[in-house]
Amino acid sequence: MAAAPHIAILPTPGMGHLIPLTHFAQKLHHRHRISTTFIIPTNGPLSTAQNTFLSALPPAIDYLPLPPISFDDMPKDVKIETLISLTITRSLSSIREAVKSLHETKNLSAMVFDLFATDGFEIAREFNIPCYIFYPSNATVLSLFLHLPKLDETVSSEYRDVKEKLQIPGSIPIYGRDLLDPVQDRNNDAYKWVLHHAKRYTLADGIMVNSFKELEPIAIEFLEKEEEGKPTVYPIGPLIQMGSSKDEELPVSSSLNWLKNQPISSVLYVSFGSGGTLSHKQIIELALGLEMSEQRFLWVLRCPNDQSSSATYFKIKDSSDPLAYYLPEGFLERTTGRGLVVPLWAPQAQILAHESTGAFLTHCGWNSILESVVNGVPLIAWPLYAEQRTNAVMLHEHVKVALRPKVGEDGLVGRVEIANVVKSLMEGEEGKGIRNRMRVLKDSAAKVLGEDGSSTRTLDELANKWKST
Ligand SMILES: O=c1ccn([C@@H]2O[C@H](COP(=O)(O)OP(=O)(O)O[C@H]3O[C@H](CO)[C@@H](O)[C@H](O)[C@H]3O)[C@@H](O)[C@H]2O)c(=O)[nH]1
Repeated sequence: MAAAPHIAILPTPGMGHLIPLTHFAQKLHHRHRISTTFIIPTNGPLSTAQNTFLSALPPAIDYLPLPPISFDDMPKDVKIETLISLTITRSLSSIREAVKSLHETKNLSAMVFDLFATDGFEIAREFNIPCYIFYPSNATVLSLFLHLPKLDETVSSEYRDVKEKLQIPGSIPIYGRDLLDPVQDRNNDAYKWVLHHAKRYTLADGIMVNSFKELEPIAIEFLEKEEEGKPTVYPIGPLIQMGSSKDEELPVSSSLNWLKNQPISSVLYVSFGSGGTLSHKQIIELALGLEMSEQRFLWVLRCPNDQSSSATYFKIKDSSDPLAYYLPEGFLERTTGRGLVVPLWAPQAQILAHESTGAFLTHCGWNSILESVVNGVPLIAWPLYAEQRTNAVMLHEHVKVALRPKVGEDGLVGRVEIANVVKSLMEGEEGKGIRNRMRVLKDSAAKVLGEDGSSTRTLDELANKWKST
């Protein structure tokens, strides 16, 4: 009997990329008995969140942390896309060793690469293993990404200085200033890295994208059209976090305990993903805005980071308790019973699935958006970095499932604006329309994930290809 197929996945260390890749691996195993080894490049020991998450995976999904590489030579203001890309290039020899030994023992049917891990392609090619990219963001941003080499040739200024909206095939019309963060400064290394990867996307045998047609009809239609030089795109979303048997053991379940005593759809969940942080002034405005809104809230709070909102993306190990230091005086006492602030991390997938959760104030990370869509939870869009501004424009102006608070002249979202937007979503007419549109999307998501749904069929097609190699 032929051995069960095995694939290798090369993620980059941040949770926002690791989490959807593990859902992908779980689904492949669940439906097709395809097993997986994650080869994980690192820049230090795995964080508690990474360890907890990875050790909860079933035995068919193995993981192999590689020897850490160093970033000691990096300047303080280095951008995350540069670090992610360097994690791969600096680990190439250990990646090669791992692939070689896995291929000898398991005969790899395919290798799946993180969106910024294309420098590993040559290793897969050396062993004749097909290369796929897992694109953890959406089809609109993937279209922008695929178009970047052309944009780079045709636009000479910074994209943010172009007066008109850019018309990019497959994308919504978009101002340059709303494109992803690393393309905002063409002289920065992060831009060079993103362009480098975008050019290499044509080398892949296929790209899986975590989205579905009903959410992004124009982008998916464009990506599915066959065109020379465009790899086959497989829309397999929404792939989202599934609860694990170990979830209950997590020390953060206090938030779920609190949630179960709140009225149905009454709580605004506030979280900025696995690494997003706010400035201290912004934390104060947000706290006072939540208080003024008089709504219930559950807020995952991190220490302020006034340098860069992406700086904690790699590590969320911060051990100090932010509550005591950074909230306005008396805030916790005044909001007792109506609000709960939890430090650092909360079981988001379960919170969004909980009947007491009525809305989500989010940084617009794509996993967070999909988790909201699957549960029909309406949004307040508060983008911070990466491609989150593009996502916010799409959700607010096109899909119309999010409100978006305005940033004031001082660069802060003020307390009154926050209170108004929160009230409007939780209680107002505008909120009702948004809630209804989210419900429609929730139903579409359930359909594409059903036995005969488009995402299920696309995943089957891919798996059957790998089973036959
Ligand atoms: O307290 C927390 C915070 C986060 N999460 C989970 O962590 C993931 C966070 O993912 P996401 O919402 O996508 O945010 P980031 O971690 O910021 O993701 C990075 O990767 C995404 C996918 O490419 C991009 O869309 C984002 O912009 C980029 O910052 C989600 O599954 C959350 O459920 C928790 O479980 N608990």
